[in-house]
Amino acid sequence: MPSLSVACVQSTATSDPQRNLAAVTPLIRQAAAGGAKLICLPEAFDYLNPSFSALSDYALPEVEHPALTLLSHLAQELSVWLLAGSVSVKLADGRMANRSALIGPDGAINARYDKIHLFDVDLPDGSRFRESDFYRPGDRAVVADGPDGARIGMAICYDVRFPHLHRALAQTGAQILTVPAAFSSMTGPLHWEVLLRARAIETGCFVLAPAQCGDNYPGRRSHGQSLIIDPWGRVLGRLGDEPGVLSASLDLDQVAAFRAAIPSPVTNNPFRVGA
Ligand SMILES: O=C(O)CNC(=O)[C@H](CS)NC(=O)CCC(=O)C(=O)O
Repeated sequence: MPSLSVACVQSTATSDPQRNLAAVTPLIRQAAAGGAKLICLPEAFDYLNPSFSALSDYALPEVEHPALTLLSHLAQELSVWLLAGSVSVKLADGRMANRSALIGPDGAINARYDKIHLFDVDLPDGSRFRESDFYRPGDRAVVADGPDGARIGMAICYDVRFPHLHRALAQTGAQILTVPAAFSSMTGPLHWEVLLRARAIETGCFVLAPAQCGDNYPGRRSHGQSLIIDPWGRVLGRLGDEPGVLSASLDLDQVAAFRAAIPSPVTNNPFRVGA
């Protein structure tokens, strides 16, 4: 199988969506000019705001969403697949979903995934997140068809802490896991890379992890360090703390080769837990 060229865009979302979209557009163009066929953006790349009412006012249904409309046009113009890492979508019941959308070169949303595990935590540095105050959690894991027949398992940010989700994606046929993120700068240094490499190794998948970086709003900083990882857990590339593009070439045959060598991703021995 020929290799698949992919890229991750790293950026800083603020509460100014026009500015955020203007910042990612040249990075998407740069990735496409470099030959990437699948270009992945971070979680909430278009908008971050600590105010529920501001976010709720910004969120729109999929068909009217400015960020999805822009990416749909860019996907067609550049003839690439784009992963809108996530955007806030207004649902029919008035609530919101933190939704990842995979857009094909025809501009259509080929797959959508609503974040299942919402970030409700109290961190030791005093920061408190209650993502479930904002969003309705998803209840469905998604493996989508991507470029060159690649099978893509979709996750978002805090989902990375739930190994069974990724195992289910791998056992449903995923070869690539996408984990767009706005990882916190408190948890990032210890957890981000370790969790992502573990998910790659234990599933035998490639992992694409486009991340937010920098200062989003006063009191919130994102960890950056976008990563592309192979099934052996090898880091194929990484970014630092600044916006940019990370590209890599994936040999998808490595997925089956890894699982043939080390079958743990597809081994399910029944057991009971006892004293
Ligand atoms: O709020 C939005 O609009 C978009 N959502 C996010 O940025 C979410 C919830 S605050 N961030 C994470 O899940 C970080 C997880 C993390 O940092 C960890 O697991 O340690």
